[in-house]
Amino acid sequence: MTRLSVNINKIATIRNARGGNNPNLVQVALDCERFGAQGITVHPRPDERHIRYQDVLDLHAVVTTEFNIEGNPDERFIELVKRVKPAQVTLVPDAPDAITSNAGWDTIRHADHLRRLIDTFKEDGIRVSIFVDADERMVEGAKAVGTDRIELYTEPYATQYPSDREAAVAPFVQAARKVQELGLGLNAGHDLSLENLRFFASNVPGLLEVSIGHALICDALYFGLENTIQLYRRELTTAE
Ligand SMILES: CC(=O)[C@@H](O)[C@H](O)COP(=O)(O)O
Ligand SMILES: NCC(=O)COP(=O)(O)O
Repeated sequence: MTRLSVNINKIATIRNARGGNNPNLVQVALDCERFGAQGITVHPRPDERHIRYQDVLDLHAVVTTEFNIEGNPDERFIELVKRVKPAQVTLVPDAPDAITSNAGWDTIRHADHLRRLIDTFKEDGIRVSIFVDADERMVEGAKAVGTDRIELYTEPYATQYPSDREAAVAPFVQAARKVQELGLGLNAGHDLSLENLRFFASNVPGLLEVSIGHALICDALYFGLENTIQLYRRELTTAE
């Protein structure tokens, strides 16, 4: 079964808009778990525009499902993750000024850098996933640098889904087969939604986890957080 990790970046965006503590990020994380989230994902960025470094420490103290910290592994991020020792770290090659994540790693070009990073997190018993495009060569490169899992960057799938969902999913199926052949674990995320999730999870073999934030929090405005999390879970269970 594919597990649902709820990304709560957008909750922090709303909180930061007024400088106070409404909504309370920690309480929302606990409620997401109570409503059926099987993991909590956060993506602290250097400008702390949504998740703050202190949030990661506060969440770590209370989250009981899988805690997944995503981000660009600069020094501050590495130090934070090694201090918190979450269940999973997902390394993402974001530029500091990027509006959102917009590409996976070039696992061949950055092989030495990735190998060193992965070793340092694994030394602390942290499972490592790296953000990768749906490209078999990049998956092979990911295997070579010693990662436990990869997270497929699904924005291109989400963009093409409305016009041609078969063509949209095809490279992801191919990449997932390569992941299975190489014995890696498979996660996916970015712009997955109630519209496109079930087709993705039905077609992509071996999908262990999806992390979903933007669309899920938007849906929660209409359906409420509890219903929304249940709706996403249902898409995943009916995809089996
Ligand atoms: C790694 C990834 O795919 C991102 O979706 C991310 O975690 C979202 O980041 P923002 O919420 O900052 O857009
Ligand atoms: N890893 C992807 C993630 O956590 C959420 O991405 P999005 O649903 O906010 O696009």
